[in-house]
Amino acid sequence: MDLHAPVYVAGHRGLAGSAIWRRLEAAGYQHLIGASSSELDLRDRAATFAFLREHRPAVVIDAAARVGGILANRDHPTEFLSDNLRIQVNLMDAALEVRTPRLLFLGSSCIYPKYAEQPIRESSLLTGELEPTNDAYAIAKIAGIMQVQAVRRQYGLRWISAMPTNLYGPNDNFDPTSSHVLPALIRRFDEAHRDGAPEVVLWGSGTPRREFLHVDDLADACLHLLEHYDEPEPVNVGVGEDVTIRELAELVARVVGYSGAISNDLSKPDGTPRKLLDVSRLNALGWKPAIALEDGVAATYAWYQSHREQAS
Ligand SMILES: NC(=O)C1=CN([C@@H]2O[C@H](COP(=O)(O)OP(=O)(O)OC[C@H]3O[C@@H](n4cnc5c(N)ncnc54)[C@H](OP(=O)(O)O)[C@@H]3O)[C@@H](O)[C@H]2O)C=CC1
Ligand SMILES: C[C@H]1O[C@H](OP(=O)(O)OP(=O)(O)OC[C@H]2O[C@@H](n3cnc4c(=O)[nH]c(N)nc43)[C@H](O)[C@@H]2O)[C@@H](O)[C@@H](O)C1=O
Repeated sequence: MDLHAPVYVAGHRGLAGSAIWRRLEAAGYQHLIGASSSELDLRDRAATFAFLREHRPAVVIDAAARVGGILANRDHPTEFLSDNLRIQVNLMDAALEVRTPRLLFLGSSCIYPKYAEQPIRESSLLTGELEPTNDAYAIAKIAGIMQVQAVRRQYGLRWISAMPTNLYGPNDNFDPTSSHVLPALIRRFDEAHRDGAPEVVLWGSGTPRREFLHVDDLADACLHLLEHYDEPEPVNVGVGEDVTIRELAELVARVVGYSGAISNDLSKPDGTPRKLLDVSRLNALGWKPAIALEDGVAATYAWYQSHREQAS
């Protein structure tokens, strides 16, 4: 890709978008374009078209979305469906109008059936029922994949989709109710450690298995895909290994230095029992992650400690 080409990173202040922005800067990209949601609400179709007409990006990376953990998804399906459909349709329709030649759409591993064969291959898409706690969000993401494929087929633009596994890292959402499990546990174990609390409570049974990818690895994979991939099928982005939520909690406790008890709140949902991605397609393109889970959690905890006020 041309280092002087205008590259628009939608959602550049979020967990994934900010890491992608850092990665592009490090690679020498000179013309990065970003706008916060208060500057440009991508649900506003006219404003989105005006922005794309003004900037005419050569590359669009769609890391803008309404995102949240299992409870936020379960309790706000209307917004997760409606906001995400509008954000991605407006952005892609506007990018089509200005004939943006290259676009990367970020989906999510939750697009696959709840009981998909593990590890989950890209070909599992639409082969079974979705996990009910995030079906609305998943349907929006599946529509995004279809829009990328439709534009490729009808207009010949080189647009692609990537399906990341659960992400973590700096600039994550550490809110106790709306966040994903890893930032939630970093915050909860840190508070328990500092308060001398005897117990930390996990949501659910602790038995579900999840795969975690550091967001700097995700950003590297996104650049790699933009440089090396041009097919309609989505590409899974993960590490190919998973842990139970209980094992994750023990890891976070170790990193934080907490030695109290860990218990379970069985009134909270477990969600999908397992969500391990088959990453052979990405590996075959010559990409592998570099950050081991324990190192990534330690680095994220260090970041959290120096950003407690703004992250809380
Ligand atoms: N986090 C995860 O574990 C995973 C994330 N993904 C996907 O990666 C992408 C990025 O997620 P992540 O970085 O975690 O999410 P964040 O919530 O950290 O960031 C989302 C970004 O989207 C922007 N945004 C939200 N609504 C609007 C809007 N109406 N108009 C303009 N911008 C908007 C926000 O802008 P602002 O900050 O200015 O308000 C923010 O920068 C999403 O597509 C998500 O589905 C996929 C798998 C796992
Ligand atoms: C990325 C992905 O993220 C979501 O799916 P999820 O993987 O189920 O997400 P989660 O990180 O919230 O939970 C993982 C597991 O962890 C358990 N858990 C324990 N204790 C806490 C806790 O304190 N907070 C949270 N959030 N979960 C906890 C929790 O009960 C569950 O068993 C969807 O938004 C989906 O749409 C999506 O794309």
